[in-house]
Amino acid sequence: MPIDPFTLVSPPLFAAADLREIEHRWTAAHPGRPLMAGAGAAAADLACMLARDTGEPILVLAGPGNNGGDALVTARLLAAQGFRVVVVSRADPARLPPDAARAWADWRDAGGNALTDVPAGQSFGLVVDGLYGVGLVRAIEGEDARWIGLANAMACPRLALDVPSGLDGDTGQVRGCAVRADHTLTFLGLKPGLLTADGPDHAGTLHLDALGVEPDMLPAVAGSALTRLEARHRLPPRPRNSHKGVFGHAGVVGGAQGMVGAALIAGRAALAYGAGAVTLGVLDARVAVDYGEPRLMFAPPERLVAAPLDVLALGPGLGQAAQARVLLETALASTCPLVLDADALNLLAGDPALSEMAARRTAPTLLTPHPGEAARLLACGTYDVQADRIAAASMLARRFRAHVALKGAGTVVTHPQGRYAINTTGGPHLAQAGSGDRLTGIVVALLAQGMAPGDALEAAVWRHGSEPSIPPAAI
Ligand SMILES: NC(=O)C1=CN([C@@H]2O[C@H](COP(=O)(O)OP(=O)(O)OC[C@H]3O[C@@H](n4cnc5c(N)ncnc54)[C@H](O)[C@@H]3O)[C@@H](O)[C@H]2O)[C@@H](O)CC1
Ligand SMILES: [K+]
Repeated sequence: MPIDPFTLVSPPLFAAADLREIEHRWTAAHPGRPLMAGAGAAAADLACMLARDTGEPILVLAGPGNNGGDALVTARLLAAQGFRVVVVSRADPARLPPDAARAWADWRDAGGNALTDVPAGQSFGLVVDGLYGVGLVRAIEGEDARWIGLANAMACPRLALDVPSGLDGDTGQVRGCAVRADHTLTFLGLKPGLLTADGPDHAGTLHLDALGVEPDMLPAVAGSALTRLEARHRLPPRPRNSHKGVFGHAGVVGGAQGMVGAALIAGRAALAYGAGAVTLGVLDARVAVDYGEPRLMFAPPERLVAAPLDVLALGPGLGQAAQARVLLETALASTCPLVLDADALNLLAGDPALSEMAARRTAPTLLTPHPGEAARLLACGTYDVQADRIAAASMLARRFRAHVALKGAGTVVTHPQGRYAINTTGGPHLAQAGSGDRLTGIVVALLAQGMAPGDALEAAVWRHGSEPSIPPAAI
């Protein structure tokens, strides 16, 4: 029975290799009970609900692997319920993997056939996409690309089986082109690629069917989806007998001339999320008060980076002048949790000595790069980062022994020990100047109040994404 995976707390994320392991364990424990039968049945149930009520046939695109097998089972069950079904496949039945070959034989025995091209001029009530699943190994091209283009242009809903064809389930990268599904029914468990990079734009509404696989058959995995906050992401209730010192003193350094707002945004967010006190070290010495948030204190940045604080953040509007580099060097020597963002990351990227200092820190370090900053830190291109966001963020976590939030669609939070989470809140409304500064402020607030660094970063990313969005005004 498919469920909404976002109702689960921290559901695990399975890469293609993990899914093969699950299949292997299942087959050993339940010989002769292919998971494909359950997958096709679940897909047919969902397809019944999604198909437009117009009497138009359902188009089923079936590929050369087991994703195509799922599609053929779906087609047979839909036809048995009285739906008109048009199967389109160029797969050679003699070369199908065993379960898919059985699905093909059953479809043929039930009187089904397959067209070798999408019929021109025909409209459909639903497209079932079973071209490629987690077995995608290269870019989609040729006839497959043409079919995907046709499917994407159809007016009816599209239901993708397991993952939208063309989307890499491990990374969320579109390889060549991909089906833009309205719904994706994914099997066994969530895949990381459904949640990050191009995944959310292509998967539509996600449905998950575990196909009855027992939880003890699932391998331990490093990744999980940050669907909801867990107890570890929440601060304990505030004792009534408390004072501002209990909730920490945070320092935020940045705000060079022309970019003062970045530091103010971070500081304001830190107060809003409950830091006991926040002092800004603004590089533009003309600014010594925030009339919109007069609770913010101001201190010379050189003094603030060396002050005894509960948490220090460096970066919002920092700039890359010589003064900023010196401030970063002093900050890296601090013994409190340190959040580095924006130009602090750019300075780090261009300076091997500072990078080495960062990696040797004994106090926690948290990095919040966007893909461009991550690319500079890794000395690669933004495209390379986006091609495998989990790998890039994991490499940064290892290299800097840091907790890292790689921002973007499906922010990836990685930890030095190898664990990672993909955030599921937020949206494109966050793609605006000042958004990252606010995230820095939220992280700072949670750290100031004593939350463990990895949990604070995850909680901040989730909370930032959950804030009410004010959509940009339509022009
Ligand atoms: N692992 C399991 O236990 C289960 C798997 N199931 C289905 O099986 C799928 C995985 O099946 P497969 O491993 O057979 O993989 P796929 O069906 O995703 O595709 C593999 C086939 O496509 C070819 N191929 C890959 N990329 C191509 C490209 N760009 N252009 C042309 N050909 C390409 C491969 O050479 C291979 O023949 C899952 O996504 C899911 O739909 C389900 O039946 C449920 C259970
Ligand atoms: K698919």
